[in-house]
Amino acid sequence: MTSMRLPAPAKLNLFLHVTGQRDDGYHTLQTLFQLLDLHDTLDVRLTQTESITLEGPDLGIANSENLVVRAALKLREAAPTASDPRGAHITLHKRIPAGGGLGGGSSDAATTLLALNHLWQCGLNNHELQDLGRELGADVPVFVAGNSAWAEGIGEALTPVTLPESWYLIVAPDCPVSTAEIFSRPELTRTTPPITMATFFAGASRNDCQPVVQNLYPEVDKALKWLGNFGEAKLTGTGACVFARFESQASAESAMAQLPEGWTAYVARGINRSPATQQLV
Ligand SMILES: C[C@](O)(CO)[C@H](O)COP(=O)(O)OP(=O)(O)OC[C@H]1O[C@@H](n2ccc(N)nc2=O)[C@H](O)[C@@H]1O
Ligand SMILES: Nc1ncnc2c1ncn2[C@@H]1O[C@H](COP(=O)(O)OP(=O)(O)OP(=O)(O)O)[C@@H](O)[C@H]1O
Repeated sequence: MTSMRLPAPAKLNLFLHVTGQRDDGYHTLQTLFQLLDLHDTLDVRLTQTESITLEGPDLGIANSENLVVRAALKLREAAPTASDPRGAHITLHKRIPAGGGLGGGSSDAATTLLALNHLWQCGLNNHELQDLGRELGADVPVFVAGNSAWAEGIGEALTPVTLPESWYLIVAPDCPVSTAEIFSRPELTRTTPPITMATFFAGASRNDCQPVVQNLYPEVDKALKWLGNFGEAKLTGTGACVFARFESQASAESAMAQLPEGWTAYVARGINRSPATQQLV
């Protein structure tokens, strides 16, 4: 096989509690990752050169900083035994808004690792790929593992879960939020006591980043208030996207039909298994 097309799904953090901070500055957290059918798509083609090239929309960063290229280089460095030359041309079709808390960049990185491990015949197992992914970002391992999951540690200690496949309306305010900035704010609550999964399912949870982001970004505050008319509205990750759960596609779409002019929103279904890892079994 010399080429493949794979999806890179988005995620929601159904809740996010910051439970502490490690000596290296990273925060320990508890979260529930819900994978979504909203996805980017990657076309990955082998080339008989040493170069890794990327074609896609302008994200305001150099290609060398794109997580797709960084993931490809990291895999090539980690698996030196595979046959050479290991070049690739990757076309990224972006649909997930960048910097939105939907994990798009992390998922693109994970899909790149999965696709090139296969095409280059590196032979790394899923756990080894998750370890590589963690070095690219705290959110990469869940996409490599390919299951909706309960997460602890810095987001990498994963327990797969099966969640009801609900529908979500996601509003994407036009203000990318920097994860590093939110985690550096002094007013962030960092001492939420750990909860059990049963407590979460009983309804006791929140996103500790939400009050911080809501104060800094009036657009996020507005979106939360508007979505709150339809159900419980929450921030995903460190934002900027906010979401509410719906029982059916029709009810989510009917809420979206009332979206204020100029706003961007998506209707997406929660899924338990990643279509990327499923395609590779
Ligand atoms: C908030 C979440 O979106 C929840 O899913 C993730 O934990 C963020 O994961 P991510 O975007 O992959 O984040 P990274 O690229 O690893 O980290 C960006 C920056 O956020 C801060 N960061 C991130 C994750 C974490 N558990 N603690 C942190 O303090 C660190 O300053 C880090 O330098
Ligand atoms: N392939 C990519 N797609 C999107 N952003 C990328 C990509 N590669 C690098 N980035 C950079 O990473 C930043 C965060 O992107 P991403 O879309 O993963 O944010 P996010 O949805 O907030 O993620 P998370 O929930 O993991 O914090 C962007 O602002 C962008 O500069």
